[in-house]
Amino acid sequence: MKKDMRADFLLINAGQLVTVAGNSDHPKRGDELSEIAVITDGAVAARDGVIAAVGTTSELQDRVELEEDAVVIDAQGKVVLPGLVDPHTHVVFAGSREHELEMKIQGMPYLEILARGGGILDTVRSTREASCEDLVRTAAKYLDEMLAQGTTTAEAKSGYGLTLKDELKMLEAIRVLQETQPVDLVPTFLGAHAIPEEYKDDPDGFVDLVIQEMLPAISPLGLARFCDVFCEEGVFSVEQTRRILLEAKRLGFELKIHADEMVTLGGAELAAELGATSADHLMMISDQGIEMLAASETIAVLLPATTFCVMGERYAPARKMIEKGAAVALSSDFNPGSSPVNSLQIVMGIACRQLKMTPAEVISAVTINAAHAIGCASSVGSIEEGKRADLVIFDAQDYRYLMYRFGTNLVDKVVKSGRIVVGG
Ligand SMILES: N=CN[C@@H](CCC(=O)O)C(=O)O
Ligand SMILES: [Zn+2]
Repeated sequence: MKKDMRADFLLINAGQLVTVAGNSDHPKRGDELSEIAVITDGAVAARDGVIAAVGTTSELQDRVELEEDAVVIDAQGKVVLPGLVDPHTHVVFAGSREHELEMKIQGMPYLEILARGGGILDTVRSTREASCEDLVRTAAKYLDEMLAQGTTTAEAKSGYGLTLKDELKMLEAIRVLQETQPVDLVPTFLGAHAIPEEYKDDPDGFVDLVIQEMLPAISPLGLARFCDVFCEEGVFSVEQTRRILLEAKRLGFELKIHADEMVTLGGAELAAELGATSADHLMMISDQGIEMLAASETIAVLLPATTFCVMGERYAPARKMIEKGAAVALSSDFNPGSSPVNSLQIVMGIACRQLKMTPAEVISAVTINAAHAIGCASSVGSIEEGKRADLVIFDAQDYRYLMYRFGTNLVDKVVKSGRIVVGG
């Protein structure tokens, strides 16, 4: 056979090449979540960081002519997945909150810690004191850990500044990180993450500040693609969230909502009503919220490591959502309080055990559906021609082993844009 393709990257002998192909235009729902398009003895060729061909090892060896300095990986029968996508993180922050552990163990609810001026507000105090360089340095370390565990694309939120100056500092840190480290970042403005202490007697005044000062100042700078609000009892009401997000939409932001996390407020319904890209958390989503999400394009991003870490009683009703047809994705929610977990492999293990999602559903939820949740499904989230050559090689022979061996980092190598960035 004539070699019809030149490549500068070739991976061969993947025991299971889990491509998750076929859903770049629309997210997976229902039974589609279980279809992960595995190629036995698979191979991937890439050129200039973009996937050029996907097939079996013998097919690609016949077709591909390698360039002189090409990277060749023999996967030796291991499992290969698309680079994992983490669609909800608060990776930029200062300080840490291990002192909340005893409070949580004694039963103090997350929202009470916040109402007493701790929780998010604790991190706001340390983040305000930090410089942009400090934030970049710490977040780069966390992103390194994430990359080493298979995450190649992540969303990153502001939300620990809560003044225009400090929110801009966080977004600028995300911009610098995007240019200086390998994990691709999608920035989100979360100015409405908590009512800051200086506005505790005037929460509507803070909502006005977000709408009248922060959004118009941030929008023209191109520092954030999404706008998000923590819609929660004692934080931002459904009405306040609607006001902020309508203005954000008018200014060109795409929308996200921290919805129905601790209390059933109707955040999921609002996300569907506003055409939000995602509604996240959803531990306490109502039946109507599930129906509305299922009938919408909004992705339901579930964060089971958060439920685990806040010692919540109820996990998001993932099975019901999948049965009703909602498009489900998974994320770490990495942050200093409710989820100091930045390993998607740990999230995957919890999702099987607590959300009762099957290994195949979990893989769809951390790849293509996660990519849809941050508007990146045309370039990442599956191993398909034309997409970025982001791959993870796991030290496993069967994809189910990843979730079975919960708690161990099974990454053998990570490939980012056709170059080995971990395990070279
Ligand atoms: N719930 C609101 N925001 C974050 C937690 C942030 C924090 O506790 O610092 C979340 O998504 O879980
Ligand atoms: Zn969050």
